[in-house]
Amino acid sequence: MSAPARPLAALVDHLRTERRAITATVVLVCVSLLCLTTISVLLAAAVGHVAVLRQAPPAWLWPLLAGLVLLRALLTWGEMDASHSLAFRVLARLRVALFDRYAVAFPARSRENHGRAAATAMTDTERLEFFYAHTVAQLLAAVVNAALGLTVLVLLDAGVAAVVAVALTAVTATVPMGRHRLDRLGGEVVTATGTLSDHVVDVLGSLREVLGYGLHEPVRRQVAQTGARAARAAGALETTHRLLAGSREAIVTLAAVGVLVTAFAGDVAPQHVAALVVLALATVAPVADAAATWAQLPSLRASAARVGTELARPAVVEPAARPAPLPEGPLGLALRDVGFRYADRWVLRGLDLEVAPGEHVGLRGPSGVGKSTVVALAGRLWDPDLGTVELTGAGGAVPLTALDEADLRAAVGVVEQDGRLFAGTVAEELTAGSDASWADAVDLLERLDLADALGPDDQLGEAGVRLSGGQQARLRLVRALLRRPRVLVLDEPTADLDAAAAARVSEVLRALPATLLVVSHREETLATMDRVVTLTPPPEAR
Ligand SMILES: Nc1ncnc2c1ncn2[C@@H]1O[C@H](COP(=O)(O)OP(=O)(O)OP(=O)(O)O)[C@@H](O)[C@H]1O
Repeated sequence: MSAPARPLAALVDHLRTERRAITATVVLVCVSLLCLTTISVLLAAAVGHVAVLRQAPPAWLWPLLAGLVLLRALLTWGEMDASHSLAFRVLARLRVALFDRYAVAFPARSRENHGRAAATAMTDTERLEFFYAHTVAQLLAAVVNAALGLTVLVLLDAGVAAVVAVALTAVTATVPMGRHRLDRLGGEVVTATGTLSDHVVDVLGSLREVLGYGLHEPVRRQVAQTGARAARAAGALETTHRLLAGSREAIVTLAAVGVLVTAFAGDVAPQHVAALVVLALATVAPVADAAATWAQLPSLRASAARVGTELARPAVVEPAARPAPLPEGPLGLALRDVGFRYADRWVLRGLDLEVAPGEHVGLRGPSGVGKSTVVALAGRLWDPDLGTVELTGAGGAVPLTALDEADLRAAVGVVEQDGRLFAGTVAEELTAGSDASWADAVDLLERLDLADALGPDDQLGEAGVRLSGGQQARLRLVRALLRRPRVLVLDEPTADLDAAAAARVSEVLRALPATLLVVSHREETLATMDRVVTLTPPPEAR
């Protein structure tokens, strides 16, 4: 996975639908800034008139100023409204794009750390939302305002225009200053924050272990160290920004003094000097602000690169280009000459395993031999490196790789051993995304001895934490059964259950008309199968 060369521009592709809104905010901010500049200059001109000529300014000035102030208020309101709703949509679009990608790309064999992905989805997208909704408009408005301000100054007084041009050049020259340092520190902040997020997600996910094993101190030390690293990088970045901001303010102040001196030395009428100084300041100051914003770009680029890298994650399994139809009637499952490796280590090699339509097959084997891997392959959570996994039927066999994703998910149900429940109610858990109703669930819950313990509105807590391990296992099974899969693949469905609950699960499974492949270490569970296959390590791993 590599980041695109121009990460901020590359993300615009994902914001195609927001281009109009981005353009609208740019126009609003430009007109609003020009309005503010005009108001400031007119007021300064009025002050000059009163102070030097001791005369009231012309009467037409007041309605003009009142109109401009009203226009500016409306523009500011419109700009706030447009940019905030744009920010909200940009955030939503980037997060939806990321979660869409994670859904097909994250169940990776390498089991990466989720903290970094969470940091990208939450923190980086927030930074980018600000960039597209506020920063782009501010940068462009400063440029337009400076171009117009300088043009007016050239027409009014060449000497003053020259001073302002020098100031604009000096302010712009601060942009590349410290660029490498800012790039490096911006990258460090993003990496350190990501690592901190990794740790925090890990710790929050294993709080019981932290308590149970008395690990507070080492965990606290580790989180504090990572936090300190992130804070050090952020502090150094902030100091560099402040130094640069200080030098830009000095340039703006010198420009004001330069304009004052040039105006008095030239033939500018004294009543116009204040207006000239204000126009010069109004021309240079927004560019100085824009230069400060520009200096934030390295960390924004680092965020955009991370989001871009995540969005470019290859899908774990590629969708079929031209999906084949599912075979009619009962379906069987076949692994033919399958080989599979995690990184460099082959776990399965030359594996042939066939479950006939309607057959119930048990799969046993020593721990670590690859049974859960077979389950993942049967549900196409990933593809084998060698051989094929197929669904078989009366009309022939279709490889899983040739099937439409939705057809495959509807036909094959998989319950992994460490599968998770979602936070929410029991009814939501069982009926979300399926056409099953609560009434359908009740019968299964009764047969699995869960009906008394679980009501439809009971909250499960994060990952089902409010249920016992055995209740969670049975609820995962009910969730899969309610989708009425034609092939059901279960990994250790009775491992967390006592003998009575395991017997109830076996009863439900025995009555199931579907094709069944059940991984289990439990002899009572295997005994209810039509046939039991023993998985052995591949020759070179023995
Ligand atoms: N994501 C992974 N990355 C690297 N190696 C893995 C990964 N998942 C499993 N393995 C390795 O692959 C082998 C097979 O694992 P698998 O979980 O399929 O075994 P299993 O037969 O289901 O074991 P158990 O009966 O203990 O659940 C093991 O040696 C395991 O260490």
